[in-house]
Amino acid sequence: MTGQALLEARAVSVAGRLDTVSAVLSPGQVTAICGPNGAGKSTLLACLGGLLTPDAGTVRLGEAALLSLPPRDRARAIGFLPQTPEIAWDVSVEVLVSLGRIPWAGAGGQGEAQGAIDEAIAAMDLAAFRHRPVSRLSGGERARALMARVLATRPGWLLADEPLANLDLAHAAALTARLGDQARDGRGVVLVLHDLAMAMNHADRVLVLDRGGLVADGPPGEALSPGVIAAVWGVAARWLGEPGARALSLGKGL
Ligand SMILES: Nc1ncnc2c1ncn2[C@@H]1O[C@H](COP(=O)(O)OP(=O)(O)OP(=O)(O)O)[C@@H](O)[C@H]1O
Repeated sequence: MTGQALLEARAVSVAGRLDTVSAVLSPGQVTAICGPNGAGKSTLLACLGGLLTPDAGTVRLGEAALLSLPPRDRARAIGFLPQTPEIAWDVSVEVLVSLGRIPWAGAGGQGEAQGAIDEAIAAMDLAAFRHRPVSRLSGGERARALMARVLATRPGWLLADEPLANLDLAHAAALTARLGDQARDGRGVVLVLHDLAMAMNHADRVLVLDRGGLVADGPPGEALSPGVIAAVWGVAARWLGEPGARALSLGKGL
C-alpha cells in the first residue's frame, strides 16, 4: 500500500485544551503522542481525526482541508479508536467488526469486505468470540473487538487513543507488532501512549505535549530524553537497555 497523503495540523488550537500546535505527520511511520494527564493529547488526536473542530487552524489531509471532505471519504481515510469507546448496540463481535466496512458500502466486493473482517478478527485474536455478544466480553476483549472494527476499515490513517491500555502483555505485544506492520505497509499510525517505553521502542517519532503545548517533536531518543521527561513529567528517569528494548528506570525524585 503506497501513496497515503500527509496529515497536517496547521496552527490548531482549542480553547482551554490545546494551544497553537503544528505538526506534519507522515504516512509510513508510527507517531506517538505523549504527555501528562490533561496535556491535550486526546484533543489533538480528535482534531487530527476530524472529530473535533479546532477553534483556530486547520487539519489537512494531503491537499484538502479534512473537514471539507465528505464524511464517507474521511471515514475511509481515517480510522479512529477513542480513549473510552462506547458500543451503542449489543451486537456480536462479527457484526461489530463488520461496521468498520460501512464507509466502503457499495465499493469493492463482498469478498473483499469479508476478507477485511476475517483478517481483523484474526489479527485481534477474536475467532473464539466471533459470535458472542459484545456485552459478554471482558474489558480487554471488548477493546480488541473495537480495534478490530477500526482495522476492518483498512484506513489510510489509523489514529488510536491508548490502544494498549486494557490489553494483557501478549495481546499488547501482538497489537504493537500489527500497528508497526500497518506503518511499514505505508499507512499512517498515530497513537496516544502513556507508556513511554512503548513509545521509545516502537514509535518512529514522538510528539510531547505539556499543558496544551507541543514541547518536543522528534525521534524518540530526543523527544523522550531524560531532560524532557524531567521537565514535562517532573520525574527523574533514565533509559536502560538496548535501542528497541529500552526500559525506563525511575529515580526517587528530582
Ligand atoms: N469536552 C471538554 N470540554 C472542556 N475541556 C475539556 C474537555 N475534554 C477535555 N478537556 C480539558 O482539556 C484539557 C486537555 O484534555 P485531553 O483530554 O486532551 O488531555 P489528555 O492529554 O488526553 O489527558 P489524559 O492523559 O488524562 O487522557 C484538559 O485540561 C481537560 O480537562
